Amino acid sequence: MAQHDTTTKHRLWLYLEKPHPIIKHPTILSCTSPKIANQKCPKSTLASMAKPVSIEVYNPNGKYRVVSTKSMPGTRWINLLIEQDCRVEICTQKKTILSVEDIIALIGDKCDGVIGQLTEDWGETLFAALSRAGGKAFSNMAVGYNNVDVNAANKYGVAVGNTPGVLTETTAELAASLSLAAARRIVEADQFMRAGLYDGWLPHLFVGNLLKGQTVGVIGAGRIGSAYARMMVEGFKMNLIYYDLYQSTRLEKFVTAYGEFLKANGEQPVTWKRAASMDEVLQEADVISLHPIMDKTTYHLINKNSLATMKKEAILVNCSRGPVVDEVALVEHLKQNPMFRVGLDVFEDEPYMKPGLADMKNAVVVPHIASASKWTREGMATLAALNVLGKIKGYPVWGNPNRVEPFLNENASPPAASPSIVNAKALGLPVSKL
Ligand SMILES: NC(=O)C1=CN([C@@H]2O[C@H](COP(=O)(O)OP(=O)(O)OC[C@H]3O[C@@H](n4cnc5c(N)ncnc54)[C@H](O)[C@@H]3O)[C@@H](O)[C@H]2O)C=CC1
Ligand SMILES: O=C(O)C(=O)CO
Repeated sequence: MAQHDTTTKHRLWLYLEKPHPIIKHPTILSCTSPKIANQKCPKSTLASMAKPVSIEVYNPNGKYRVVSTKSMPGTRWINLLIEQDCRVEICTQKKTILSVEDIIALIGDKCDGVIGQLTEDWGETLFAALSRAGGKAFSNMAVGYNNVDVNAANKYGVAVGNTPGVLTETTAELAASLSLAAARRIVEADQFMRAGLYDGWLPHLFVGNLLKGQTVGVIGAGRIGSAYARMMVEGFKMNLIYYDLYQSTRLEKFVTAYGEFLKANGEQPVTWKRAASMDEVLQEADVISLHPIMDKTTYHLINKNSLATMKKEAILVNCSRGPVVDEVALVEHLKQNPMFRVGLDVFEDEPYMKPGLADMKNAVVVPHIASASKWTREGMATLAALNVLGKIKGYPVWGNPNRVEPFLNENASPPAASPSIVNAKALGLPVSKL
């Protein structure tokens, strides 16, 4: 390993001589500072940029500079970018959540596209910085993009990508896991065992809720909400009630067909109902799972009043976004109703929990891991990279963001298109005919 110019803080380049074991293209550089010269930004920003941001570089001679604000699972996404003449820079800073200033430093004075994370604040400041650096594309490595000001991106002509579809089943499976964990008090029972408190089988020990024959309620029956509904209906023979702004015909057909199948086999058929209001779901369902997008119509959708509408022994699951639930009201409700249980993957002030939540035995809490399966996370990285690449290369936008499988086939080249650009219409981008 050769080290150069170590006297200058802003130019500490460490060349790795050995090829990376998994990346096809061998050249990796590590450095602790991006180029920040000639950048026009506020003084306060420059001051906070004084700290170098560490990065890892692949294919340093690539024509297009693509920055990823985090290391992402898998290597396919890096290879796909390198094969299309991109220099890939990955931020290796230890800090979990990068600030706007950190990202401005990463963008530097020449950047064609950025792959970012849902924890980052992609607003006017960052899109202005990206545009100044010649950037045309940003992609969240997430399907939800409530951290992105799409209007600001439109203003600077920057395409905004997201990663639908590849995480649908994985996220629905976690919602189903939380439903079961809450219904059968799995975390409480686990803690009891580990504390050495188990001294024999008892009729009353950790009695929970049977799901079979009960009603599952889904708020937001889009991709993930529908997949979750199918799992709960088919897996546990629950009846379905859902609320969405749109009718979910495919889901209704599925439950109807499954109900007929059960009936033909002499079993009690399952049923479905599309509720006219969210309150109808809250009143009737035994397990309620939240899967809407996060916007101003869904902020505090679950609040003191809506909680009061729910059954005293209901289960509430949230794998959408934290602010969909008024967490202070939820903590109070959990205190007042010990038989009411929740399973939470997301939190209002993520990464923090509201005071009191961590003490509630009737809450199961996990750290925003709903999409965390290996296949999904690698696929999300691939879709995010291809969103950015497609815009850089002038490819059209894929016609159906619900059908992204062709981009995920590791044994074939992906289509020449951006899989999912949320502001394609606003920017007037062409749509693929493939
Ligand atoms: N916890 C996690 O790790 C993950 C969280 N998510 C969250 O889940 C959300 C949904 O993802 P998808 O199912 O792929 O999106 P989607 O767009 O397919 O589904 C969202 C559904 O919410 C409905 N909706 C919108 N406003 C509503 C309202 N006011 N009331 C009721 N329904 C409403 C829409 O009509 C749509 O059917 C994402 O936007 C993201 O925030 C997604 C993946 C992983
Ligand atoms: O994709 C999203 O929206 C997430 O929350 C993480 O997968």
